[in-house]
Amino acid sequence: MNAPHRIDGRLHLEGVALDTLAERCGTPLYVYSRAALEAAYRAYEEAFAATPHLICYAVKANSSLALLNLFARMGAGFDIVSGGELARVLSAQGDPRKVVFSGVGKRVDEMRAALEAGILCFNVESTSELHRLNRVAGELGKVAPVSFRVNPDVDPKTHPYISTGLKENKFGVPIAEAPALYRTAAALPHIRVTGIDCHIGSQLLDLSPLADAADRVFALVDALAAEGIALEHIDLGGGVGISYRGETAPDLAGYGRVLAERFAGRRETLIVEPGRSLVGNAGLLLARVEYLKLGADKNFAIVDAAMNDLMRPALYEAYHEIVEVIARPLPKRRYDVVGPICETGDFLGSARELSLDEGDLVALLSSGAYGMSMSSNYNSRPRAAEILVDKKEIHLIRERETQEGLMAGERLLD
Ligand SMILES: Cc1ncc(COP(=O)(O)O)c(C=O)c1O
Ligand SMILES: N[C@@H](CCCC[NH3+])C(=O)O
Repeated sequence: MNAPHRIDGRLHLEGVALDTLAERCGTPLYVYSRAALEAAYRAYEEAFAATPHLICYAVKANSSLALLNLFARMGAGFDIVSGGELARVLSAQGDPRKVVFSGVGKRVDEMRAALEAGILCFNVESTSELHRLNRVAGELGKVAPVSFRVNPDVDPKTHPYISTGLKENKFGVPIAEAPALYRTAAALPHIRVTGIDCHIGSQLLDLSPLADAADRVFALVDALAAEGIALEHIDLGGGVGISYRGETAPDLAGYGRVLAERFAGRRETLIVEPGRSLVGNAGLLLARVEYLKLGADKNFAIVDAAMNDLMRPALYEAYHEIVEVIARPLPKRRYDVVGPICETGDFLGSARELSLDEGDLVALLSSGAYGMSMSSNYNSRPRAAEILVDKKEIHLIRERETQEGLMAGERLLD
């Protein structure tokens, strides 16, 4: 069983009891299921089996080396957005020839590193970036493979902070301006046009905007082909949502069928860049209750994880289900589950009915995506350790940070 489940009232991930794990490794603690990660990846492979495709895992969702390595072993490519993510992919034995490089602000040193590594392509997001890339590639005596990230102006119907494909968003080039840019690029000596890219947003529960965006992209690809600019791949980005609180997750197989119909008879390879849907439901965050603070208006459960560990609730008012690790016959109370950070926004969940005592453990579910990767050291809090469970085996994939480590690069004045 890949999802967290109870055995005799104790929450388990795969064959590991999470209370025992917390005793052994401390809290806050991120825990991932290998079986769940692999099942999510296989679901993608199966959904798109009818179309020649490459799955480029969006590294930003969870950039832990062990997870990257796991996906690399299964044949994944990677969607990166920085030189740091490229370094991680290479350290995790990812294949640079399967790497696409997205992002609106690529620096010269990042372009160089990616050209030296021999990545599959740069998803270029502006005219200035195109010219910079042409120059940098020229200096290295190389030709940069390029896709333009087009902004199709489609409403993805998700949280405004994670919509990326509307014309007011900073991402990509307006689709109407793309043909001119392709013509410019085709004439540049150190650019080779290879594809097109589009990513309209994240946590999409309705996939019809993805299909709408795809249709706009196909129309552009056909218009370019008519001009003699033939592309090798069509990258439709990521964005497939997951269930956080019982929502129905999109039908990936159905999405695969929709795309298979559109790709039938075409020569381009499909690229997708899923992040959340590969890792989100495969991970949870364990925390321990430090204090219960009961009041006339509100009860607070103050736990040892905080917004620095999982910032999605503070940033987007995102919902993560919170459950007791050991189910005990205590009366339920309504709690705001909060961390120790000195910010009113430091909450992990509000108005949750829980049976808790001080010292108890809670699990914040579906925290595998944009959890650890968005964590920080705010309030001088060392970041959590990470564990991968594989049946009954426990792998420490990242050590808990130490106070010494946090201060290691700092200097006092002479
Ligand atoms: C360019 C790009 N590709 C892929 C993703 C992954 O998105 P998701 O985690 O929603 O699948 C993102 C994040 O939204 C992104 O910005
Ligand atoms: N970080 C966001 C998703 C944005 C993805 C980045 N393009 C989240 O936690 O849901």
